[in-house]
Amino acid sequence: YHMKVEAEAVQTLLNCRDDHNIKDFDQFHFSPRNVPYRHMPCYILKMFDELGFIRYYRIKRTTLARFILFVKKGYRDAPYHNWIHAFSVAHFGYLMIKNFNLVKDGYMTQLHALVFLVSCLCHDIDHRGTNNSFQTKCGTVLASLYSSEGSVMERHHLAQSMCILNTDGCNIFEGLTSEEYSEALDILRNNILSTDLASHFRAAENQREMIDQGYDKNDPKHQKLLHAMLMTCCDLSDQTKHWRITKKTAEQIYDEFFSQGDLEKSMGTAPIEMMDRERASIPDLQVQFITNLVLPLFSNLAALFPAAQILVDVIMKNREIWKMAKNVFQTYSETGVKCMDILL
Ligand SMILES: Cc1nc2ccc(C(=O)N[C@]34C[C@H]5C[C@H](C[C@H](C5)C3)C4)cc2n2c(-c3ccccc3Cl)nnc12
Ligand SMILES: [Mg+2]
Ligand SMILES: [Zn+2]
Repeated sequence: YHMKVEAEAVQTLLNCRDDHNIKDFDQFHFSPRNVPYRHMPCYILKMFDELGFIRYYRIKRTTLARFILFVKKGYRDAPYHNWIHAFSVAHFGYLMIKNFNLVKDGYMTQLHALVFLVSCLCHDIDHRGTNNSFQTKCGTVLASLYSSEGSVMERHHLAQSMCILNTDGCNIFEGLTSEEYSEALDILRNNILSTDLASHFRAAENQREMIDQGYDKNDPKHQKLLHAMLMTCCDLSDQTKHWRITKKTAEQIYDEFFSQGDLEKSMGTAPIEMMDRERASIPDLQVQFITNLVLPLFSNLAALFPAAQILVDVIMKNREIWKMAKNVFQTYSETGVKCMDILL
């Protein structure tokens, strides 16, 4: 099916100015989820502009506007894996490029940074609110296409992104030379595939070693590991925000997980505990997730970029609140009240 984006929507986006003078937009404590939904495409345009990508790669503004609207349209209305998630992931990518001076300090070329921002925006396109193991278990169409290589959903997000780039008037990379173009697609592929958490677990050890050895800006292996690490940081960036955001994100994620669990039960298969609303304890699961994944990841980031230490501090504080919530949940769950509303 062919998604249509009305010409007037493109025009409206082009006419938008950032007169929605949101302050602290370029600070780590800023929460992109507080940007009004209807202003999000405009802020994406602003980020591309501010990072100099439009000038540097002679991107036509109409092409970028149409591309942004096609990507937005490519997201479904899932509880968590929707356009707002894509916007918040892209915003964190923008924050890192800007606040860690990734290009100025030689961690990335301008091209890598452009593709990094595009990867963030596109990394979950057409997500259905179910994960890779669900695709394989239920033999979905996507599984038949990609399960032999693994990272089923991520390969689909990549394919959808390529499809949009190949749509008339949407190819924001058309101004690149042919070698820049093939490098861009190669980085887009690695970046989107690296958002599969299962592959992050495998790479995490190498990322730690890379940082202990000292990051080598000219080592292609180091560059690839860094891109993968930064992509996962963006994907999990809600964990670096105020507790209200972290709590709301957990509600949305477990809304998706539990719906998948219900679906698996109705199909006669038993869901894993994290997806079973009868068995899952969200505070316990979140303390584990933060301890085993989020904290090691952002500690690695802070080892490379000391400015990220404030993010580690916020993550630790949020974990303390989940630990307190564990006790609150325990007391209430005896009385049968088992919902997130108890949490402050
Ligand atoms: C707050 C929070 N909690 C999360 C708790 C759990 C998992 C999760 O997929 N766990 C795993 C645990 C093992 C090894 C692999 C494959 C499967 C088996 C399932 C991962 C993700 C969570 N997550 C994400 C997120 C990031 C990337 C993709 C999808 C999502 Cl949902 N973003 N934020 C959160
Ligand atoms: Mg994903
Ligand atoms: Zn994501």
